[in-house]
This record gives sequence, structure tokens and C-alpha cells, in this order.
Amino acid sequence: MSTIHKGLDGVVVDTTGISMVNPDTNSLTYRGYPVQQLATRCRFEEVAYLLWHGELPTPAQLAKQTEAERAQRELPRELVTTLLSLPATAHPMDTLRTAVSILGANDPHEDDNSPRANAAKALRLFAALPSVVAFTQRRRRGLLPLPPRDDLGFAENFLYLTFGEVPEPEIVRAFETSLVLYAEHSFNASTFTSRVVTSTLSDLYSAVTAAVGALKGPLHGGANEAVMAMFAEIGDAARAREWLATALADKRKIMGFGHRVYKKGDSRVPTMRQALDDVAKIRDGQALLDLYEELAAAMLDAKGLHPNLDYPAGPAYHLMGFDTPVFTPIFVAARITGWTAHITEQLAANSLIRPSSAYTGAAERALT
Ligand SMILES: CC(=O)SCCNC(=O)CCNC(=O)[C@H](O)C(C)(C)COP(=O)(O)OP(=O)(O)OC[C@H]1O[C@@H](n2cnc3c(N)ncnc32)[C@H](O)[C@@H]1OP(=O)(O)O
Ligand SMILES: O=C([O-])CC(=O)C(=O)O
Repeated sequence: MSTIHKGLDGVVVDTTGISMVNPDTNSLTYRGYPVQQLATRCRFEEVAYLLWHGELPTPAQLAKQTEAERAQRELPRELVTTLLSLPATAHPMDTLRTAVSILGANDPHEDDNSPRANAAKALRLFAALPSVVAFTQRRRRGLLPLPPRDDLGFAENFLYLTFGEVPEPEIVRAFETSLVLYAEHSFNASTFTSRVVTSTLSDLYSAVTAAVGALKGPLHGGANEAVMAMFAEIGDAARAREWLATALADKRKIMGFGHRVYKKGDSRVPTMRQALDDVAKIRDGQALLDLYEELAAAMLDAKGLHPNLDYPAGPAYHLMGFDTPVFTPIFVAARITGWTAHITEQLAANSLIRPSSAYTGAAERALT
């Protein structure tokens, strides 16, 4: 029987020029630039341009992209009508997945897979997704959606649309840092999903819809929500060790810990941990930080496992004021950049993705 690589663990399925995850040096680069430098020195819009085009934008290129993005922030009426027909209790990831589908169904160029048409679709989704996330957050609280503001950058507008005001600069910066860190991560499950769908020569919206579904799961992006649910269950730093011992004895997966590629710690965690600190300072977050530290120390002692990016991102979004079910949709609004860069890369050198399997079912037999 052939060697089985469960979960494709360690299998190299293709090349990519978009990002490199190096678990030995705990590093992550986007198009060659260390993500930590991008997170501290660049706006999220510049990082999006870099992922899509391979180089950071000149001021003129950025201005052109910014103008096109700001012009497409407003949700089309037919999309709002359909979203309002969903139950207000629907999970925001379901709302978001539906929104991507509807944007596709209303795009006359949906089936045009040329690089130019797909670049326009990527920008359209990039511009519209914050409005969808803010719509779901406000609807959960019985609030009407706000019109987007074209005088604000991507992160400021996202926060304004959600909360009705632009928060303190420290909050904006921490939020933007999370977007940069979440933007791209090589062949993770959702990106790979988008490449599988693209490999059949399906359309970009279908690939993104499938990727949203893959990201929703708690072993992937859904972990940022699960981390917050876990913190709520533990309640207090003093209970963390006892809670962990019971959870591990019950064979539970501890959310926000472990990673398929990083075994010595996630390259993005120190930067996001600093952002969480900055938010906690101005949003009364010391108790949450204490719980964060105590559980991380206990998990290292018990299993030798380190936190992944979802571990600091969850509490940071909580302290910023987002409801827990909106955390993974924020991840989508960031990862749309990486997904669409990968869809373009897949199409540029396409081969249908169709692995083989080893059959273990009943031996061949005849109907009697
Ligand atoms: C942005 C992101 O998507 S980052 C990932 C977010 N996901 C999570 O935080 C969910 C919790 N983590 C996990 O479930 C896993 O660590 C994964 C899915 C991320 C990676 O899984 P894999 O690479 O398949 O590692 P695998 O599951 O083989 O783990 C190896 C061992 O560590 C254990 N382990 C790994 N992560 C955890 C965890 N979070 N809690 C408890 N045990 C764990 C496994 O049970 C396994 O133990 P065993 O050898 O005794 O059976
Ligand atoms: O790479 C992975 O498997 C998961 C991850 O951290 C990401 O998608 O950001």
C-alpha cells in the first residue's frame, strides 16, 4: 500500500511566490518582506497591493487602488435586501459566505477568469467585506448599518462602520496589525480550498465562498472565536491550571494552541501579543491578560505547545468591542487578500488538483 500522508501533512503540492512560512527560524515573509516589518511600517492597503502585485505600491499606484476601493465600499441594495432576509441570529460567517455568493451572482464578469477581471473582483470583495462584517455586528445589536466614509483609510472605516466612531489611534493600529498578520499564510486549509476550487476553472467568487467555509472551522480560523469562548468558560486566571488539567484529561483540543507548521511558536504571535497589550492598556484588559498568560504557561508545561495567532487575536477583538461571532469574519476581511492572490497564482499555472486515495473498502463482489 502507498504511504498515506494524513491531512497532507508535510506534502509539498505546488510552488508559491506569495509568502514563505519558515518554522525553523519562526519567520513569515510576504513577497520577501518580514511580516513584522510590514505590520509596523505599512498600511493594510499597501500590504494588499504587495500580495496582489508582488511589489509595494508607488504613491500613484496606491492612490489609484485607494480610489477604486473607497468607491466600492457601499453594499449594493440587492445584497442588503438578501442579507436582511437571513435570520438576525445567523452566524456572521454564514452571512458573509452568502454575501460573497450574492456579489458573484450579480457580477456580469463572474466567469471571466482573466487576470484583469479577477483583480477587479478581488478589489470589489476587499472593499465590500468590512461593510458586510459591520452590518452583521450592528444587526446583532439592533442597530442600522452606517454609510461608509470615503475620507477614512481601510481600518478606520472598518471600525467606524462597526462602532459609529473612529476609536483611539492605539485601537486602530492594533486592529490594522491584526489585519496584516491575518492576510496571508501559504497553503493553509482555506487557501488550499480556494486553490482546489480554482483548479477546476470555476470562478473567483465560488473559490472564496468555499474558502470562507473552510476558515469557519475551529481547527482553523474559527479558533479565534473559540479562544474567547474558552476564556469565558475559565473566567479567571486562578482557575486556568485546574481547568486545563480537566480539559486535557477529557481529551479536549485547547483552542488557540498548536499549529500544523510551527512547532516552536507562531511567528506572528509576539507582534499580536504586543498589539493586545496596547489595547488592554486603554480598555481595562489586565484580568484578561492575566488569564492569557496563566493558560499559556500551563499549556507549555502540560503539552509543550505554544499559542498560535488566534490566541492573542481573540481577546484583542473582544477588548476592541467586537462580539465573539464576528471575529472569524474579520479574519476573512483580511485573508481575502491572500486568497485572491493565490487564486491568481493558481490560474497562471493551473493543473487540476485531484489527489489519489488508497482503497480500503469491500473487495470486488458480484450482485447476487
Ligand atoms: C490561524 C489558524 O488557523 S492557526 C490554528 C488554529 N486552530 C486551533 O487553535 C485549534 C487547536 N489546535 C489544533 O487542533 C491543532 O494544533 C492543529 C489542528 C492546529 C494542528 O494540528 P496537527 O498539525 O494535525 O497536529 P496534531 O493534531 O497531530 O497534534 C500533535 C499532538 O499534539 C496534540 N495537540 C495539538 N494541538 C493541540 C491542542 N490545541 N490542544 C490539545 N492537544 C493538542 C494532539 O492531540 C497530538 O497529540 P498526540 O500526539 O498525543 O495525539
Ligand atoms: O497555516 C495554517 O495552517 C493556519 C494559519 O496559521 C493561517 O492560515 O493563518
